[in-house]
Order: sequence, then C-alpha cells, then structure tokens
Amino acid sequence: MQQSISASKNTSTAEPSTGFKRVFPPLYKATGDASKDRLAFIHILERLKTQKRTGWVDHGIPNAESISDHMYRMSILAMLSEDPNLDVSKCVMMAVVHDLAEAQVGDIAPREGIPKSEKHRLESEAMYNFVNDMLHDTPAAQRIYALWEEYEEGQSAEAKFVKDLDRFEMASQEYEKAHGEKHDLQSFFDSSIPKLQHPQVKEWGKALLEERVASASETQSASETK
Ligand SMILES: Nc1nc2c(ncn2[C@H]2C[C@H](O)[C@@H](COP(=O)(O)O)O2)c(=O)[nH]1
Ligand SMILES: [Mn+2]
Repeated sequence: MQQSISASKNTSTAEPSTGFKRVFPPLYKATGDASKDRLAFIHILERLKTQKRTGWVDHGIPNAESISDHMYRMSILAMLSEDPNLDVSKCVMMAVVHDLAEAQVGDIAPREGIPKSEKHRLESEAMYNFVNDMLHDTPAAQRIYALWEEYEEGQSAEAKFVKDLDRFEMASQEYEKAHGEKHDLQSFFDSSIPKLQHPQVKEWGKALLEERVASASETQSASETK
C-alpha cells in the first residue's frame, strides 16, 4: 500500500504526517477493493453537483446554485489571473477541490455559528476518508489532499488568491438582478468584497460594486417613471 498521507500504516486510526488524527470512525469503510472504493468517491462527488449553497438557500433564493457551480466559476476566474507570481494551474486545481469536503460535511455557512476549528475538523475527517479509505492514498489522491490543505492553511500566494476568488465569486452571483430587492443579500457583499487582498481581484470587486450601484439606480428610476 502506498505510503499513506498518514505517517503510519493505513489503519482506521492512522495519523497522517500532517498530524491529522481521525476522531470518528470513517463514514465510508474501505472494502480494500480499490476499484469499488474509488467508485464510492466518484459517486459522492455527485453531491457537489446537487447540494445547493446554504447561504442562498437560507435567504430563500429559489433554485440556488450548487457547490460545484461555485467551484466551477472560481476555476475559470483563476484562469483569468495575470499575476506572473502565481501558478495558475495550481490555482485552478485548488479552486475545484477547496470545497470538496462539503460532499460529506455539507456547506456550512457562517450564520450557523459552527466554530472554524470544528468546521475544519469535520472537513479534515471527510477529506481523510476520501483520500485514505476511498482512494487508497494514491499519489493523485495525495495531491488533492495537499491542495485542499494548502487552501485551508491560507498562507501561500495561490491559497490567498483562491480565497479571494471564493469571496468574489459569491458576491458576483446575480440573485439581486434575478429576484429584485425581495431578498436582503447585503451581508454577502459586506463579508466578501472588503476582504479582497489580491490587486486584480480587488479591481474586479470594485467594478462589481460600481455595477451594483448603477443597476440599483436604474431600477430606482425605472420604478419612479412607472
Ligand atoms: N448568509 C450568508 N451566507 C454566507 C456569507 N458568506 C458566506 N456565506 C455562505 C455561502 C456558502 O453557502 C457558505 C460558505 O461558503 P464557502 O465557499 O466558504 O464554503 O456560506 C454571508 O455573509 N452571509
Ligand atoms: Mn467556497
């Protein structure tokens, strides 16, 4: 068996070199049949396509986007990077795995009040279940885990850039346009745009807010002329 992300042998209580210690028994128990276990991973990915993003659902948005919708646009936004210091391919891969654990844990929104440490632990358990029990720690699986962990640590230039994309992508969802003022979505802008760090994404955020102001005044003047 490949040297797993765990430093020790691949047992259910294996502690990976990253010091991760599994607390709960895995949701998926490896059968040992690599093909069967890999299919379990392939099937669980479907939840990213069907699970709607909690923040929008909580605000009553009908037909809200899914988790993979969000990650897909982020991956395209990553390809728009003009920053020579960023590894764009790495950013694209990081964008498409950053919320992967939500296939098992669900999309935890800030308003649910789950502590960051608990959210991280639940998501680490899920990622470990995917990589260790479903994908048998193959080098490709370990690459997924490493990208996810780098995003979570948020220290590298790529991780900071992708976190910016996470925030900007959410703010650029056009629910106000689609549903008028019926839903107060101000918190989605307040919690994202002001936190943008990367110059290019800050530029995008500024343009987005200018567009939002212009659109609101168009709506306002249209309603006044009715
Ligand atoms: N109601 C709000 N929901 C928010 C806000 N910021 C994020 N969110 C939602 C969006 C997603 O459903 C979820 C987390 O998204 P990740 O991409 O980080 O997994 O939380 C907000 O300000 N208000
Ligand atoms: Mn995200």
